[in-house]
Amino acid sequence: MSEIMLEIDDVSKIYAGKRGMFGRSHEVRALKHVSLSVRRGESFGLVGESGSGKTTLTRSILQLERPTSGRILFEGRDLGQLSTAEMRRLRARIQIVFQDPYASLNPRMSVHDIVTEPMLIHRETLGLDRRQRTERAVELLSLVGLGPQHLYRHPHEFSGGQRQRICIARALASGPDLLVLDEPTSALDVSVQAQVLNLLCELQERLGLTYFFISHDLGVVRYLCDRLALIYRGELVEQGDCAAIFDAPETEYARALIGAMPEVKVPPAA
Ligand SMILES: Nc1ncnc2c1ncn2[C@@H]1O[C@H](COP(=O)(O)OP(=O)(O)OP(=O)(O)O)[C@@H](O)[C@H]1O
Repeated sequence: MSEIMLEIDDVSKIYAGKRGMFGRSHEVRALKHVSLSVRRGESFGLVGESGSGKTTLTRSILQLERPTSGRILFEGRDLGQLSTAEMRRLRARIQIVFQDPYASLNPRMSVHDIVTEPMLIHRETLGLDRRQRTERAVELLSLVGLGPQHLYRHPHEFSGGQRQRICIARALASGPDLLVLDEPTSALDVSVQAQVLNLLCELQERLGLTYFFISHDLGVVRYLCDRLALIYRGELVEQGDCAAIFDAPETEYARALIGAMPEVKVPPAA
């Protein structure tokens, strides 16, 4: 379990400044020398408040953003050095689930088309024909707790929790090893959050997935993650085993965050 899957190596990101008052421009240092590594098969949590740089780091991992300096390595390969074709192949192995299942599903597409779309995008890697793609979509729906009767329905016919299940099925469609989970439960009701978290735990065990879990909610991270890093204003202030940080936080920031945590509601077993 110690093999490193994803490594963030001294990554900084500076956004060119906007012109503020008096016509002065200022740059935003969104990430400052961030280093962390995610091991194969683990859940790694990244926790920080709004504006701390979580989205910038996520976008950098997905290569939607180029770091100003530093490297991001997947299985030892520097993502910044890959050709477009290599990156396309690798993208099948790194998938993301977004925060808002309402905004991230195209209302005009059926569940079938939503879930098979990544199989089409990555058809050179996956090699599935039309019938196989449909069969795989049914399997994926079953994995996330939906039935074949849902296949030709549209997003508006589903609840928030069901929509997030569809998003998870879509993320699994290209057969990824690493799922980036960007606050996947924060737009859901508390009872539904618990169900989706339990589903994520089950899927990780069944499929041997690695999770990079972004959140501002320490309670959720404590439930799901093996290790965690705390980010504050673009800087990692503490990282390590979840249990150790919760038992004996080393920094003032970690102590304050843990102290401010509402009582953790542990979701019931599925
Ligand atoms: N495209 C951009 N141009 C300029 N500044 C940006 C840009 N994107 C983000 N920032 C700034 O970078 C900093 C980090 O933002 P980021 O969105 O990464 O934080 P976050 O932790 O994801 O916040 P949230 O939880 O609210 O999404 C903030 O100060 C933000 O205003």
